Amino acid sequence: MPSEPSAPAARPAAAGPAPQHELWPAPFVGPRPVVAELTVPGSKSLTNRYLLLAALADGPCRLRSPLHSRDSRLMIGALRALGARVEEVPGDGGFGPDLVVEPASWDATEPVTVECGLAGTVMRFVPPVAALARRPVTFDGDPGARVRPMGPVIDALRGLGLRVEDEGGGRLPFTVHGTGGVRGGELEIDATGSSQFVSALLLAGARFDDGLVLRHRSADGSGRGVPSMPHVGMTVEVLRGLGVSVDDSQPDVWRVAPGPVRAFDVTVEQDLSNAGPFLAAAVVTGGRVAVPRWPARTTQGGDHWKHILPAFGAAVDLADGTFTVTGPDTVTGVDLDLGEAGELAPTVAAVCAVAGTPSRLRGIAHLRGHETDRLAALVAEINRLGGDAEETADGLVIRPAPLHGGTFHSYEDHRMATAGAVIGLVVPDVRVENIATTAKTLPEFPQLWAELTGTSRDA
Ligand SMILES: O=C(O)C1=C[C@@H](OP(=O)(O)O)[C@@H](O)[C@H](O)C1
Ligand SMILES: C=C(OP(=O)(O)O)C(=O)O
Repeated sequence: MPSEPSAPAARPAAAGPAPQHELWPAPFVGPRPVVAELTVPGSKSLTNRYLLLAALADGPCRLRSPLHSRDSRLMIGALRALGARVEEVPGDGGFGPDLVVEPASWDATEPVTVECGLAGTVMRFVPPVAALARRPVTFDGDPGARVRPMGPVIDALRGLGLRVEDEGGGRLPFTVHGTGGVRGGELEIDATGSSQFVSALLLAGARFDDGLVLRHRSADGSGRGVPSMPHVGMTVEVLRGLGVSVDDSQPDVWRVAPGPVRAFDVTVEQDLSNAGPFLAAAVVTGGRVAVPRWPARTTQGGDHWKHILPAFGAAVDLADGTFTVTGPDTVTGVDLDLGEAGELAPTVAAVCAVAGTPSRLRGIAHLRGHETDRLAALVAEINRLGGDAEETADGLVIRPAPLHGGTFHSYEDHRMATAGAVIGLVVPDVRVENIATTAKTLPEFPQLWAELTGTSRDA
């Protein structure tokens, strides 16, 4: 497995475009419809949950067809730092080897540092697990990670009785001083900023002596809920599948019973969120894209494509396990609340930018704390190409405007880069800055996109 490359400089969108990297000429297909069939690598969210739980399990575990990307490598690095063994073994998935994990031994006492890169799943999910260790564990990451919200995790660890040295003032870097066990019990957090705060605590909760009763309450009294709730549902379902008892019958309250995490052998579903840009290619070009092995039932937020893409006028069909999207003659704008599936918003916004009527995207204020401030970044980059996009308090308004070529900055954000690629299909001479940033969750993106657009010979 390649070693983790040195962290690139990342800046929030508010600070202006990211520094110049290589410019990738986005394949332009113009009026030619894209027609393709493809699958994509494993789900980031499932891979990193299963990796983390394997380190807590009561025996060796195997992940079949896992994701291999920067975020999964960072998770593996974190778990190795905590004492787990993670090995690659040959598998029959098309996108790399399987992973075998020997659970961590928690006895070592020397201090370690966990490199989080820009991975929310690493910086949020690993600290409550580090609390079970007997050593100081320091967490740090890319410059762009140091501005992502972390406060609810740090406060929760303190609420659980841990000493946390908070060098970053409520963000990265910080150091968790584990003493070999966590009592657990009742906790209240404000998870309006990210569902990952809830998932982080639930994932470790069964290993706390008394388990965990976790409550969400918005600190400003607004009653705002947890965004991206399907990701909490995924956490609950994965835990239950491994024998952990989780009661989520009361809204905004989760009760995790103490107990073992059963060792497992799982096949990871493909990443339905990362299928998004390919499906969007069918929509914006009036083509047809089919994705075989689409799960009949899934907890992935990317399953929302079934409801989102028809809003643009596309036809969707799930038959015999293949999800097929057929684009419309004319793309219409949408009015959508994406609060349940915020990570799909950059791709959705890219389609809105080339739609024939105005769009409004709502429920996604928390995107300001993603890899970059995605609302600011999308507005800046769509408008740089001649578009008419505007931020609202909780989303975006995007009106039709004739787009022209130019540079689409990616702000170290994989989903900004793929949004630029979608626009570039139908707008000539779009150059996406730093397409390599797609390696966060989909290193194969440039190759798969070249195959999709029939440009692979030139790629
Ligand atoms: O738990 C997870 O795997 C994720 C939860 C979501 O985070 P937010 O709740 O911060 O949107 C999602 O956007 C992110 O890509 C992955
Ligand atoms: C928000 C995202 O990532 P992270 O897991 O780093 O929060 C994302 O992938 O869209």
